[in-house]
Amino acid sequence: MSSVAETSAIALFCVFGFTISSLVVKRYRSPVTLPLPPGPPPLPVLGNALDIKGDEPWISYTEWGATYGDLIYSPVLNLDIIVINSEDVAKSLLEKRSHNFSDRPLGSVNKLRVGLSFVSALLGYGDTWRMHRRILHQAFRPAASVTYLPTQLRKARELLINLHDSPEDYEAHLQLFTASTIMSIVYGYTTAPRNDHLVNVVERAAAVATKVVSPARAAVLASFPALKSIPSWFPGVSFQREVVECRKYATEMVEAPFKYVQDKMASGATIRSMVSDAVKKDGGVVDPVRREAIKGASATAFLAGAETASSTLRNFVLAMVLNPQIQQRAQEEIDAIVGTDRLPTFGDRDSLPFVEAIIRETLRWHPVLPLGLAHATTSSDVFGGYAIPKGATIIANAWAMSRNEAKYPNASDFKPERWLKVDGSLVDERPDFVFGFGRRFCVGRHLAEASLWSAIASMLSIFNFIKSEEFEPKWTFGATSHPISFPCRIVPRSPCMTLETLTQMIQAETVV
Ligand code: HEM
Repeated sequence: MSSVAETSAIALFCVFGFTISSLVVKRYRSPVTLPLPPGPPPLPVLGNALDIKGDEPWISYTEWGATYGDLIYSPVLNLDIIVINSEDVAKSLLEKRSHNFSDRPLGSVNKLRVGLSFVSALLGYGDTWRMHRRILHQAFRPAASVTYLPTQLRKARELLINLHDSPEDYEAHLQLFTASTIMSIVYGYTTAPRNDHLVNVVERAAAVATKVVSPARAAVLASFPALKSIPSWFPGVSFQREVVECRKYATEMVEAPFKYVQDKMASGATIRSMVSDAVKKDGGVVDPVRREAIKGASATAFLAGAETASSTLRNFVLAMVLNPQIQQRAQEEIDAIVGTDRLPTFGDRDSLPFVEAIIRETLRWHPVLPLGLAHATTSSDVFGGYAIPKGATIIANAWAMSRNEAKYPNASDFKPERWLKVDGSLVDERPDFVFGFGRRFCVGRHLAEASLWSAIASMLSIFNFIKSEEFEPKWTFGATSHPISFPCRIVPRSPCMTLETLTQMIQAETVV
């Protein structure tokens, strides 16, 4: 059942099950004297829940922007939701007033005890989050991120071998590339080429977790905590079952890889990882609170980093299939700088501006988190003459920002040249809005961009991505948005590039 259909089913149940008098939308009982930001007229009880288009709320919010502007009030059930449709307003609030706009609205999910209280990205704005953030910053700040470049390049080469071996499985290969890169960096763990036990554990947990904490669920559960007690057989409510499943997988996801690192360290192995670095920083003796924070932050790095990066790579493949002339221009750039006797390395990165522009455009073209991750206010506030309530859910609509025609003319077209000056060098601006805003800005951004570069530059140098039949591109609408499978052939650019030749070329590499 889609999340919106599910929301509606649950909401209808609520309408019949609760006393209407206790369910008046906050718009009508808000004690603030200033008006709330404009927005579509809400229904009593449901607010705008039924006005939101299908499973793509970002599209509705973007369309509403034409009528109501860059700051929209759109309550769902009894949640105050404020949608921000422009980068300028997002910066004014989430960055300049970050002391007030850095909380998360998902406290209700944690109260459900689904086992996700370890997730740094969901933690409220407080001391526990600060401790997680410090651990993550230490591991993924620019100076630390460069130490992972050899791992990222090695994983990109494994991706090439896998793509050559079974191109039809490219989606699985992209997923393995991002999952195994993160597992290696975070836990020093080397994944098996297929069916890796630890990758399966964390991927299964991630899949259930993203379902359980979907924004639709959060809105319904925050409004009607009594829903927690609805039996799992009630039509449309599979929630209880998923909660039990989520708790089990989440515990395994946090504990199993951490134990792997502990065992390795105890055996005297010297494999470097984010976790072993964090443990060693304390001289090996970690107090229990920090130990839980290290476990949580490392599991979060996987949850936040694997799916986002593989979804971005799927968008890249789609963009190449739809735009062969762009693919060819990038390959000509690589051939001119790198040649055809070796593969691109990070040393070539600054000399390949068009490849860099492709990465920026891939991130902008279809943001994989179209609504980012919601923030929340800790106190009431006022902006542009409008009241912003305390505890409001704040959504920075990355989709609307990516569709800003004034900044990105013909915004739905894939045009890497937007990021280039007339002389072919890169403009200073980047599509930073896809990584969020303020104090909650994506902590893995440098790592993510380097992973994308290693995979994209390597793939472009060896393969052509070819449309094998006509199709209408479509995207999924889950925790992340990525292209639904499409017909595509992946073939080596040169007939001489056999699997054996490619393997020899990779084995001969000395500099990464
Ligand atoms: C293309 C890849 C990625 C995209 C598009 C992306 C995007 C985002 C966005 C939109 C947020 C929410 C920011 C906000 O609340 O304003 C976020 C948060 C976060 N990201 Fe990323 N991300 C990516 C890759 C990664 C990677 C590789 C890692 C891990 C190393 C990572 C770790 C995190 C963490 C831990 C947070 C939570 C930060 C906090 O709540 O303080 N992300 N990311």
